[in-house]
Amino acid sequence: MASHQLLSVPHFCLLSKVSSFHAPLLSTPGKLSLFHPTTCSPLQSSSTSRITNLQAVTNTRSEIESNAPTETTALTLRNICQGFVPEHILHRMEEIGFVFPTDIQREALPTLFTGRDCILHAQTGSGKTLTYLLLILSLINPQRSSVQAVVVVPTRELGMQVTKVARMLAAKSTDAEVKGCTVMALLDGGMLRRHKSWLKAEPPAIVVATVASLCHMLEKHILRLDSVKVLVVDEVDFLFYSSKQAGPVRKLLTSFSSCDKRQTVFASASIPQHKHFVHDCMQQKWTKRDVVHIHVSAITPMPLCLLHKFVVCGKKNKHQVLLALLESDAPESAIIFVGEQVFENL
Ligand SMILES: Nc1ncnc2c1ncn2[C@@H]1O[C@H](COP(=O)(O)OP(=O)(O)OP(=O)(O)O)[C@@H](O)[C@H]1O
Repeated sequence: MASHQLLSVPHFCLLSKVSSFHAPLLSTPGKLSLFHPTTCSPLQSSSTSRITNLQAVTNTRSEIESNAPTETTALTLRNICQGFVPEHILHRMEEIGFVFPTDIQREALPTLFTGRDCILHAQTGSGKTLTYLLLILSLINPQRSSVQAVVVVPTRELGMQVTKVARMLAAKSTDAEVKGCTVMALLDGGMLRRHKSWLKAEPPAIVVATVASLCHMLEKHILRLDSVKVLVVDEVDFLFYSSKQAGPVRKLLTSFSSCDKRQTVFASASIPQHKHFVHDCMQQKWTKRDVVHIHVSAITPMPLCLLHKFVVCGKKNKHQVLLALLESDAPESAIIFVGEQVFENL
């Protein structure tokens, strides 16, 4: 069904990460993050949140219109992160404009700072990336010359976005005493030879990697997991459903499970059969037994100001239909999600 649908995104959507199962378009679904067109802040909606582990179940409900301060959300990101994340990073975070936590940040960060493994399950654009980056930055020792955190992503594009945010937050402080931490983008299609030398000469504190490139470095023993304190698997649903990537990711998780003092974090907008997934993670020892599933779900999954349309068409004429749609909607800008990174002349 999805392969015959076209989605038009005429007004409010800007692309954040092209990687998951949310917007059915052309042959492969894509993913949208929603931003207000002028403020560029993510569009939020009311949400329910649930934090679950198999030992204890806690239900909380938050009804928050946006992440602007209200009586219930006066808590700032600084309040949550103080004592865990270094001051210069908190300062940078605020300079960038990350002042008030989103729902997932408010729910997940206190648990993450206790060292527990977590499954971050919240809609796209909800702020999962910043959540796990703040955890990573709370654990990194910039004085140590070793890889201390690895973020696994399914696509190069997502890897570039995560790297960009990590570098913005982790950059060298203006205070000469405070060393920044380095972030390597180890992504498919990158310059592996250069990365090999870099990894050998001066290992970066954080590596953001696609599965194939990471496995290559691990197999060649250029990168080792022993020094890694936290492993994040972003878009875990996508990785586990990808025939090429699922096997290597499982292998990676199994190797990481033998590392001492590890913390593992999964992030995704959708985790089908999440109870089964949590159970599997514990069974396979990919996570510790007290892993927490933190689910923040939007009551209104899509802001009302967005208009979704779809057109059913055959495989052969999808390009013509797409062109006709673009002509009829005449959007100022548009994003087209495609299945493969092969450029064709429309
Ligand atoms: N606390 C915050 N305050 C303001 N903006 C935020 C905050 N947290 C995240 N953002 C912004 O919201 C946008 C979406 O955040 P992010 O990419 O982290 O979402 P995500 O949940 O990781 O999405 P995805 O499911 O696509 O991975 C980004 O532009 C990010 O800079």
